[in-house]
Amino acid sequence: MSAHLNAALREGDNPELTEERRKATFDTRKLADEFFGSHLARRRREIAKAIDAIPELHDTKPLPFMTREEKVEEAARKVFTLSKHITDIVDLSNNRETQSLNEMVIGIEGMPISLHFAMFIPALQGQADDEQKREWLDRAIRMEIIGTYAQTELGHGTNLRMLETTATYDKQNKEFILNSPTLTSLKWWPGNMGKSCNYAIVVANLIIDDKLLGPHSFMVQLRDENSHETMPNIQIGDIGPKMAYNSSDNGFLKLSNLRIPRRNMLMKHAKVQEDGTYKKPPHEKLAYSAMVHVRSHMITQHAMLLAYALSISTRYSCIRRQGYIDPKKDEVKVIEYQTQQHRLFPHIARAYAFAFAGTESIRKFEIMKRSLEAGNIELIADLHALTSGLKAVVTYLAGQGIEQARQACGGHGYSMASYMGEIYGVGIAGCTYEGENLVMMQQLGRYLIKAVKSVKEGKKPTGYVAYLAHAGQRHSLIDCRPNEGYAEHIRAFEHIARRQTFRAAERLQKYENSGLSTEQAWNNCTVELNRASRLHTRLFIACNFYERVLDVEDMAVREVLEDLLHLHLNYELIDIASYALEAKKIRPNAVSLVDSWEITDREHRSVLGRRDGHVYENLFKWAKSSDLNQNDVLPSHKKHLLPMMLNARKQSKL
Ligand SMILES: CCCCCCCCCCCCCCCCCC(=O)SCCNC(=O)CCNC(=O)[C@H](O)C(C)(C)COP(=O)(O)OP(=O)(O)OC[C@H]1O[C@@H](n2cnc3c(N)ncnc32)[C@H](O)[C@@H]1OP(=O)(O)O
Ligand SMILES: Cc1cc2nc3c(=O)[nH]c(=O)nc-3n(C[C@H](O)[C@H](O)[C@H](O)COP(=O)(O)OP(=O)(O)OC[C@H]3O[C@@H](n4cnc5c(N)ncnc54)[C@H](O)[C@@H]3O)c2cc1C
Repeated sequence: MSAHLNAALREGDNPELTEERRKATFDTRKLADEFFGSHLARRRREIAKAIDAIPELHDTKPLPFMTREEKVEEAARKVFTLSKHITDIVDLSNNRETQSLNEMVIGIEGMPISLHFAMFIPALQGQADDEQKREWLDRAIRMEIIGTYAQTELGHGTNLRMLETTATYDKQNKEFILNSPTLTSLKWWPGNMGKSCNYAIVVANLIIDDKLLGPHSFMVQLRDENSHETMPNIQIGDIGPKMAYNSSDNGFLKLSNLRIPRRNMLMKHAKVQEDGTYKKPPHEKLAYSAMVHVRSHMITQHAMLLAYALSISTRYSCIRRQGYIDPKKDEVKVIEYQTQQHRLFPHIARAYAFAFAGTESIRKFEIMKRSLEAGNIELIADLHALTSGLKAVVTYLAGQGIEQARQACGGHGYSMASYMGEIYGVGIAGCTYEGENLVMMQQLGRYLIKAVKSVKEGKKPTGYVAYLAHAGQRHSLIDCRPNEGYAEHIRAFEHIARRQTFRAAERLQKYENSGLSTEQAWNNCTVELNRASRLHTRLFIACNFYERVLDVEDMAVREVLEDLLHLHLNYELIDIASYALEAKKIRPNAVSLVDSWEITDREHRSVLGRRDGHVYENLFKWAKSSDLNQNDVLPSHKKHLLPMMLNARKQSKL
């Protein structure tokens, strides 16, 4: 490719990176258009330019040098500043544009309105009736109020049926009385609930006439709208520092006989009439809609976190020279080592595969939402199964990829100058929030078992599980050569996933036949079932990648994506590092593949991943700006260690 086509080339960059960029076989802007979608890719460039021009939106100092209080304040300052500019920069109705702006300005460590946009507004959109939307949704969108989603408790996060917070209907006064009756019933974890929010959608077990009717959503005012002081009958606070996300004030909440009007229960689906008559929702799990919304968006978010980590480590691997391949020549860039390529390239392929899967899960969510608005509940189960599997597989594999990317940077990867620690901490949180991964795998497992049952009854399941009805391959996969073409790879993939799903189903049947209860039999099979769910999801990701590549029109971009697809399918199938052949093909494009993610330095917040490659001089600057370097001798040293040493010296002279 002629150099002028590579949009990442700039004067004054580290020549090591310029050399890499000159090797690109494709136009990085065109690949960015595929990765993000051309509209979002263009908007991200425009957003980055707009931010460059507004200094108040820039970091005041690197986030790792800030205390927790400073981080919380910095995020609040930026949210406030953004509120003055946001409508000039993004289309607020476009989630992905808004999310990109947040990531570039505020970063990934959390901010006071994360949950407001990620769950509070979606829960109102999905569960409030029209009158309630007029009352709260419009105010929420205008940011007159800030809300969160308060579901998890100190004692229960996964098992929602056992939530202990109660909402008891009082017919006389037409009110609900909300209570946290035990220590374990305290709401615990909700993002931004500790200090920032003044409203929350609280999930509580509904009780009418002593009858327990399961978890429902209630609008609760937490703080006074003028003074921001905590409302009566409420105790609220921050839960303390976490592994990451420390710009966010995750909170606790205790409710003591708090009375709220009947109309504060969100009543689009389930309803409680004045006389206490309860009307069931058309689908029992519609109350879980905000969770499905976040799960469907988490896939692109985690593809992006993986992309952050890999672009840092790939660029740095082309700057770092260490050791020899030919002792007569210079030290090589560490990217030249086969082990380094095997460590990084399969994850680069996954980042692309996950981004495409994430775009698909958002598209499916939008289709389900529209069909639900038209009164059709049929797509809910499919979407729940798909997003449960994707959420679990992608967060886990992204975490693994980020950790490999960190290790690929050696010692400097462990310094917060690389920012890898925060990216990892934020990435792995996704394994836990929105449903613990192994639990979500089981939700997909239920769906797969149902599909197997229908195949056994002679029916033909459609959609993502259609392959379960195909005839199995007779011969062993040892005979199946993966380089016979992608269709063959996909068939091999289907074969493995189908075999595992049937194996788990048969095992379950065996336990059930042996007289065990359904629950006990299920528990005995969950390891097998989760394996099936994992394979099914990885199959979906691979098929989606394959189909997506077939759609690419630009031949140079298509060719490099095919190289990645080839690597992905082989890596996933054989579950070992890539073949030398794929590694050799990817190597010349490695930097350009990560440049195509068009992550700005401001967004990266990483010294190691700088676009210009001037790593070492900036590492030194970074070290000099450490708070600990502001005094030659630390006050704490004078207080403790110096007297200790002086004392020891005195003792030895005696
Ligand atoms: C600026 C723009 C922003 C845009 C968004 C950006 C997003 C990016 C991320 C931003 C940062 C986010 C920060 C972090 C936020 C974290 C928030 C939380 O964690 S919040 C807290 C998150 N907390 C959690 O995630 C808790 C996890 N726990 C749960 O979700 C549930 O308890 C459960 C699913 C495990 C079981 O539920 P249980 O009621 O015991 O049900 P059973 O097992 O008995 O199954 C019975 C039947 O129901 C079916 N079904 C179930 N669910 C659904 C569904 N959703 N639907 C449909 N169906 C469903 C199931 O398949 C089965 O069907 P069948 O086989 O009978 O036909
Ligand atoms: C960063 C972060 C942000 C969060 N934000 C929010 C928020 O805004 N609002 C909110 O309401 N909550 C929030 N949460 C809470 C989060 O949703 C829960 O922590 C999560 O759903 C997991 O539930 P748990 O903590 O009860 O885990 P547990 O269920 O206690 O998990 C512990 C272990 O038990 C296993 N396990 C549990 N049940 C089963 C089962 N049935 N079968 C097999 N194994 C099982 C799990 O696999 C896991 O290994 C947040 C959490 C984090 C980390």
